[in-house]
Formats: sequence, structure tokens, C-alpha cells
Amino acid sequence: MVKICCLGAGYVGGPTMAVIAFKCPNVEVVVVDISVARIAAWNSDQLPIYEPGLDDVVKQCRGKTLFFSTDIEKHVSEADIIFVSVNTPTKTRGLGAGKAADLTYWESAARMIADVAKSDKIVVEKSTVPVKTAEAIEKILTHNSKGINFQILSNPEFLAEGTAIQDLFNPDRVLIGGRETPEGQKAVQALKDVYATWVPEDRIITTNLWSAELSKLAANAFLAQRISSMNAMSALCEATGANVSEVAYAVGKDTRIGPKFLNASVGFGGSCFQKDILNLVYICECNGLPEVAHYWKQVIKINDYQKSRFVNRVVSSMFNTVSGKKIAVLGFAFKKDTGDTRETAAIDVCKGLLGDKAKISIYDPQVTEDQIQRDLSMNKFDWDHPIHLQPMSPSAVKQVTVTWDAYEAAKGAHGVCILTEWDEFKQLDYKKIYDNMQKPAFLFDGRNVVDPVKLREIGFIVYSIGKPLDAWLKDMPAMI
Ligand SMILES: NC(=O)c1ccc[n+]([C@@H]2O[C@H](COP(=O)([O-])OP(=O)(O)OC[C@H]3O[C@@H](n4cnc5c(N)ncnc54)[C@H](O)[C@@H]3O)[C@@H](O)[C@H]2O)c1
Ligand SMILES: O=c1ccn([C@@H]2O[C@H](COP(=O)(O)OP(=O)(O)O[C@H]3O[C@H](CO)[C@@H](O)[C@H](O)[C@H]3O)[C@@H](O)[C@H]2O)c(=O)[nH]1
Repeated sequence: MVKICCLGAGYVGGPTMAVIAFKCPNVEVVVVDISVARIAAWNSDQLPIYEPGLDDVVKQCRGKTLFFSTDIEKHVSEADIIFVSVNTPTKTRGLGAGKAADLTYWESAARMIADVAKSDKIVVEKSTVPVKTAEAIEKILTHNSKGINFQILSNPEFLAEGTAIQDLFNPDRVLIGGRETPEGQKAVQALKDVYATWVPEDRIITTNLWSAELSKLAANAFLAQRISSMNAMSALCEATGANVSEVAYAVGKDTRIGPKFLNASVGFGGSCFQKDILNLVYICECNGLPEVAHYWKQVIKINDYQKSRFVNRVVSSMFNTVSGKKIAVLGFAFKKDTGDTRETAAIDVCKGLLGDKAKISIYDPQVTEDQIQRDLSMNKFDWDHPIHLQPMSPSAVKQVTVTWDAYEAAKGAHGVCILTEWDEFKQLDYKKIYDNMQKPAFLFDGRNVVDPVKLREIGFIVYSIGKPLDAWLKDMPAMI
């Protein structure tokens, strides 16, 4: 029986390994982590991450072919294939700070593998890493060579949170990069055999190591670029009276462009897009390609602009100040169907409003008060480190309250901001919300989930990203 060990029981390691265990009854899969609390949660009824469909998959194979453990060295030494799915956050200090990937966790994982391995291993890069990382990893793995053969593969993960199980069951493609030597190709085949249990052969792409590593960064850059392109258009739509949803539909009907990933929003978030583009920018700079670096950096700049533009719309429409006013924030996660808040646009928007002394009342169906307080008091990029290394007891931000009900959050508020596209926000009784708010009642839709025409009929002053502006907002500048 093939034994797989995965280092890192996070958003990628957990679901990916659960699906491999589910689909491959002849493979034993053990997921290990340095966080005792995380492993305990994986072994409990309350999994550490919220992901539709994940509970079922885990319950069906946990204790049979799927195991979660903190005994890292034992399982690494026994495994044939070791996936490394640890954090690769943005460096916060030293060379490349604010851009380069911090490979501390990866390096310590590789050193540990080298130390405890007693037999040949296939080591798989599952984390997103800079191109050429495999070369560095090879050096570390073979530094105290005991005659053990290590084959490094790059097998980047393309799942999106909120649809992880669906994406893993039915991936657009699985990408495997390996050395072009006979041993390298044998390792590629061994990993291909695992995926081929459920993924059609023509969707398993094999490339050289560097193409696989770079393709992951390129894919995220392309996806994020579509959103920034649409968000840039949304600003122009507001200035001209065009409707960004109509523009996106018309543009996306071109089969060369396609309809997906063209939703204008308050800004993209998540642990990947910004981190991976910054990483790409840094690699371009290091390779003497400043023009290419500048091109991709613009995707992040437009995203930052979009978040500031939103805050600006809120403050300027509410008579140029939100000081002392209650603002309800509906949605804090970086997208619907996840409890993940890493790099969520909500952090920047809330911080912007707090900067103008607003009182904020937040409701999100999946994010806890502790997480929100932590996010609003943490330094940028801290949230990308393993949870047990993040600040423990944040000093609560006093002007922020967290409720478990959208109506409660909006009670007595001067304005409502929708920051995550949770389906339930489409079904809310906005008349009831309006009746319980201060007047004039403002609604700022950062996700285009509500119908602005219907809300205006109720009495709201409405701002929807990229949609024709309310008469009240028309003469106000997008940015001051
Ligand atoms: N989140 C996503 O949707 C997604 C999708 C594709 C790729 N990725 C990439 O996958 C990687 C992991 O992302 P994630 O979202 O799962 O992160 P995560 O923070 O949820 O999980 C990483 C886990 O690794 C553990 N860890 C760190 N060092 C370790 C070590 N030496 N040994 C064992 N465990 C260790 C941490 O405690 C943590 O639980 C990143 O490189 C990310 O860019 C993420
Ligand atoms: O049209 C769109 C689509 C998405 N978003 C936002 O973009 C962010 C990222 O969304 P999404 O890509 O769906 O989620 P992630 O889980 O961050 O997944 C991305 O990042 C992962 C980590 O690398 C990759 O594996 C996935 O392929 C890639 O989609 C979220 O804030 C979304 O709300 C928009 O604003 N408009």
C-alpha cells in the first residue's frame, strides 16, 4: 500500500488529502501539522475550516484511509510520497520584504524530511512557491545525503475556497512538473497514478519543474488581472452612466474572453492573489525585468484603489464624515462559502471607516468575533503565518461590535456596507432593515448582490459598484 504524508493541515492540505483518501482506497494518507490544536480539530466533529462538502468526505474515510496526526517524524519516515503544503507568506522583513515569499516553513520542513528519511522519497511541492524553489529544496534534501534518493515534484494546487471539494473532485487540470531524468519521470508517473484514479488522463498535464512552478503564479496573476480589469472599468462606469454588469456580460460573451471571473467588487481578497502576484513581481525584478514587474504590480494597485474608492464613497456620501455614526458591515470573509478572512477587502474597508471614527457592527455567518478582532488589530501579512504563531490576545478594537444577525447589525445604523456576496444577503427583508435605520439610510453594495432600483423604492440612498449612481452621489468625486 502506498503511503502518503502531507505536511500542513490547512485549507489546501486538509481538503486535498481528504479527497485523495476518499478516491484512492488503496492509499494510506496521513496529514500532519505542527499545530496541535489544528490536528485535534481535524480529529473532532468541528473541522478547523468551513468548506461545503468537506465534512462528508472526511467522515467517510477518517480512521480508515485518512489520518490526522502530530507525529510528524514517524509518518514522514514511513511515507513514499510526501506532500508539503505549508504556509508560504509574504516576507515582512529583510531582503524582499513586502514582496518575496517567506520560505521559512518550507525550509524547516525540508530539513526535517532530510533528517528523518531512511528510504527513497518523492517530495511534492503543493504550496505555491517561487519558480526555481525545487532547486533550493533539492540542495537542502541532499545536504546530508545518506544515499537516499529524493525526487522533487511540483504539483501546485488550483482549488478555490468555498468550492474546494467540487474543484478537487473535478479539476480543470492537475499539473505535475518533474525532472526530465528517468528517475524524475518515474516519480511523475507515480504521482500521476494517484490522480488518475479519478481524474481523466487528458486533464493531467506533465511539464518540467520550472513550468509547473511558474504556471501557478501565472494562473493566479491572470485571474486577479481579470478582476482588476473589471474593477478599473467599474470606476469608469460610475463616471459615465454605464452599468458594469452589462459591460461584463457583453465583453464575456466573446468566446475568446469568456464569462467567468468578471464580477466587479470591492476588491479581491484571499490568501493567494496578492501574495502570489507580489512574489511574481519580485521574481521579475530579480531577473532584471522591471517593465514586466511593473505590469503585474498594477493589478494590486488597482485592487488597493478599489478598496479606497469604496471607503471614499461611503464617507463622502454620508456628508463627508462617519465619525460617531454606526455602520453595519454585512460579510467579513473574503468571499462567500468560507470562513477565511485572509486579505479580505473587509479588513481594509473597516480600517478605513475606523480611521474616520465610525462605529462598526459586523455580521458574517461564518466568521467569529475573535477572528474579526484579530484581523483588525493584526499587522499586514501576519495572518498568513501558522495560526499558533499569530498574535494571541489582540487588544479588542472598541468601536467594533460583532453580531450573529444581519438585522441586529443594521439596527440604528446610518449606513450598511455589503462586503461579502453571501447568498443570504440577497434574501434579507430590506424594508425591515430600512425601518430600523437612521434616516437618510445609506446602503453601499460592494458585491452587487442587491437590486439598487428596488432598494431606492424602499427609500435607501444606494451605491452599487460600477452601477449608475444615485442622484445624491452623482456630483461627488470617486476619490478625493
Ligand atoms: N488557500 C488556498 O485556497 C490555496 C490554494 C492553492 C494553493 N495554496 C497554497 O498552499 C499553501 C498552503 O496554504 P493554506 O491556505 O493551506 O495555508 P494554511 O495556513 O491554512 O495551512 C498551512 C499549515 O501548515 C502548517 N505548517 C507550517 N509549517 C509546518 C511544518 N514545518 N510542518 C508541518 N506543518 C507545518 C501550519 O501550522 C498550517 O496549519 C500556500 O503556499 C498557499 O499559497 C493555497
Ligand atoms: O469575478 C470575480 C471573482 C472573484 N472575485 C474575488 O476574488 C477573490 C478570490 O476569489 P477566488 O479566486 O474564487 O478564491 P480563492 O480561494 O482565493 O482562489 C484563488 O486562489 C487560489 C490559491 O492560489 C487558487 O488555487 C485558485 O485557483 C484561485 O481562484 C475573492 O475575494 C472574490 O470575491 C471578484 O471580486 N470577482
